[in-house]
Amino acid sequence: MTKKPVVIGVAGGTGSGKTTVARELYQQFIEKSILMIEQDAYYKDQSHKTMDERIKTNYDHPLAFDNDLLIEHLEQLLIYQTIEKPIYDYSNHTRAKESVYVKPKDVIILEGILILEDKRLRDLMDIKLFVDTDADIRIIRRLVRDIEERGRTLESVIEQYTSIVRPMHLQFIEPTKRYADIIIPEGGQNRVAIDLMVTKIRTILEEKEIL
Ligand SMILES: Nc1ncnc2c1ncn2[C@@H]1O[C@H](COP(=O)(O)OP(=O)(O)O)[C@@H](O)[C@H]1O
Ligand SMILES: O=c1ccn([C@@H]2O[C@H](COP(=O)(O)O)[C@@H](O)[C@H]2O)c(=O)[nH]1
Repeated sequence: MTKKPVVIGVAGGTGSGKTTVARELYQQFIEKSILMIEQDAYYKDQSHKTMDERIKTNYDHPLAFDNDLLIEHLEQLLIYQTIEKPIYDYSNHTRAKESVYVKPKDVIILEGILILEDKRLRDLMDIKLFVDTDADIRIIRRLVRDIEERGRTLESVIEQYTSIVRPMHLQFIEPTKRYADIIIPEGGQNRVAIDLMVTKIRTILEEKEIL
């Protein structure tokens, strides 16, 4: 049988805790064969746009992502080839000049708001998770994070959330919950769900070592 990496998708709205869940899983297997890909790294390059145009861009619409490149990279990783992953710069709303080489591994964790929206991506995943957290908690988390880590102001986060993030979530992200194999309420603090996933990934890795 030909060996093939396993792809685990971690979807969910902004601030739901999907990065926390993905990192938690990653940390548990850091000594083993696991890597993480963030869909955010595949936001389209916007270096040709002015800062004003970038600020007004809808980053919560499926067309904001370069899924063609993401799929190309996943397909390379699935045949154990190294990829050159883009790095996204949230403060400047565009792709950074630098990129990072990612070596193939047996388990790939793919994390992002709209990974379940694109059928081509869904078809590449073996396990699909959706981190489900109430909108009030998500906006509180996003406010704190975007101000502390992404160079935003209170006003800009509120304006972006009410005009774009919330309606896009309802239109494009929430409906993808139906594609999930497992729905994880409250994300990183859900020890039962994390432990179940760790057990599942361990089994997969053990099987891979036998193959
Ligand atoms: N269970 C939790 N309790 C408190 N804060 C959390 C929890 N999960 C995540 N956070 C914080 O909320 C913010 C958003 O979490 P993150 O995992 O990055 O969400 P997402 O990737 O879905 O946007 C981060 O600053 C993170 O540290
Ligand atoms: O230039 C950008 C790119 C993205 N965003 C926002 O980021 C979130 C997705 O990241 P999470 O870590 O899942 O929260 C998305 O809702 C975009 O609105 C941005 O503001 N600017």
